[in-house]
Amino acid sequence: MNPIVVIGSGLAGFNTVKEFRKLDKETPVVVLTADDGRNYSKPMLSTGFTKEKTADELAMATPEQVAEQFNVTVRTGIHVAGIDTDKQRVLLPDDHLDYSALVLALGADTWTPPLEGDAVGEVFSVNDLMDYGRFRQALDGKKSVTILGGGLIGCEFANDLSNGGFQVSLVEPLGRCLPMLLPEAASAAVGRGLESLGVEFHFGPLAKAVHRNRDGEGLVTELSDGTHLKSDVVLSAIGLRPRIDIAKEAGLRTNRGILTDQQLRASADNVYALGDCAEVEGHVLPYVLPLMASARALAKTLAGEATPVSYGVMPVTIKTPACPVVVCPPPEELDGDWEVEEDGNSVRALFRDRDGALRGYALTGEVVKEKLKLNKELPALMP
Ligand SMILES: Cc1cc2nc3c(=O)[nH]c(=O)nc-3n(C[C@H](O)[C@H](O)[C@H](O)COP(=O)(O)OP(=O)(O)OC[C@H]3O[C@@H](n4cnc5c(N)ncnc54)[C@H](O)[C@@H]3O)c2cc1C
Repeated sequence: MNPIVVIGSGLAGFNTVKEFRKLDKETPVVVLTADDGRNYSKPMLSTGFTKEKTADELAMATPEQVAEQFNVTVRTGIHVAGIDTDKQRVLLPDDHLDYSALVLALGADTWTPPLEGDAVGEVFSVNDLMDYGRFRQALDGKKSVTILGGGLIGCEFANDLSNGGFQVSLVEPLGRCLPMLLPEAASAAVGRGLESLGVEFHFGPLAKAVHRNRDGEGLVTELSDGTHLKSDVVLSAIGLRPRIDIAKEAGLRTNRGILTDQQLRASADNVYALGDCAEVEGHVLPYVLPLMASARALAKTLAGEATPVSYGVMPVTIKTPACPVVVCPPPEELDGDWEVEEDGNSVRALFRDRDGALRGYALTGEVVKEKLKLNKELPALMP
């Protein structure tokens, strides 16, 4: 029998394997991964200094340990070149592998807008444990970091690097922290929290170029308003895009992500997708809670009991202890308004639709503890 092939050893891939093995101990499973296959929790990458963990300390298991624990084969350092969905075959650089079922758990790529300058190649992005190891090494003995992007990843790193003793400058063209996730009052509270740690914001301008510092050590980031920011290291945290290329080339239907139905079925027989690469019934949710729900449902389907995934309420906790945040974004394009109450850095923002029903919230500071109560009032995202 051909194995179940899982492409990707992130939380989506490994959790699918873990859940599947609870139901089926025998069916052969092969995990293929472009990275080194160590099992780690990606959200921990932006708390490394606060928790005082190096890349090696964040790794929970080697690929050999995962293979033994779950009775699977893990092949590391293999970049899958393509998929032939007619032959049910994965194309490897010098070989191929036939599958009975294929799970695409490909994650998302970091995206940085085109930058000029002779030091562009030295800009870091941190999207996996190996990136994190290189980033930590580059920070050794250094004092200052410029972060491009003030979304979840940028703000979390700003807090963490400040906790690690670095002077942080953060550039965010949209003019505030977490602009795509929070209403303005909540963004301002996060901004004040991070400022209290010494984070220096450059709200409004775009980063144009990164140069080597001609007058000394380190790098200079040039902004569109003419500012030149000196720092030892530059981290780009601008955006993530679902990895859809190999699915698209294989003729699978894609949009923002790899399109699936509620059973996580892509548009070819026996091919499934979950995690950051997937668009499940129109939802692109690059967070841990949705992928865990998906992994449990998919495991049942792979074990023979076709099971749709349900998304309940999916709050996202942002790891900025300088100003704690939890947000449950309202559905995109839903008509409604934010009702905001604030007291210092504690902001309670409730998003109500035109009928007055609660459809999302953002809480910062002391009131984050109200999340459980609010979760009960919210409708499930995808019942
Ligand atoms: C710094 C940071 C902090 C975060 N914090 C939070 C948080 O607090 N809460 C939260 O809910 N979410 C958080 N997230 C998001 C969350 O971590 C992701 O949603 C989740 O880890 C995605 O897992 P994944 O398995 O889908 O993708 P990934 O972990 O990216 O795994 C993708 C896998 O696919 C493999 N791959 C890709 N292409 C190929 C190919 N062609 N051939 C072979 N292998 C391939 C890669 O090697 C990798 O193993 C954070 C993300 C980051 C970067």
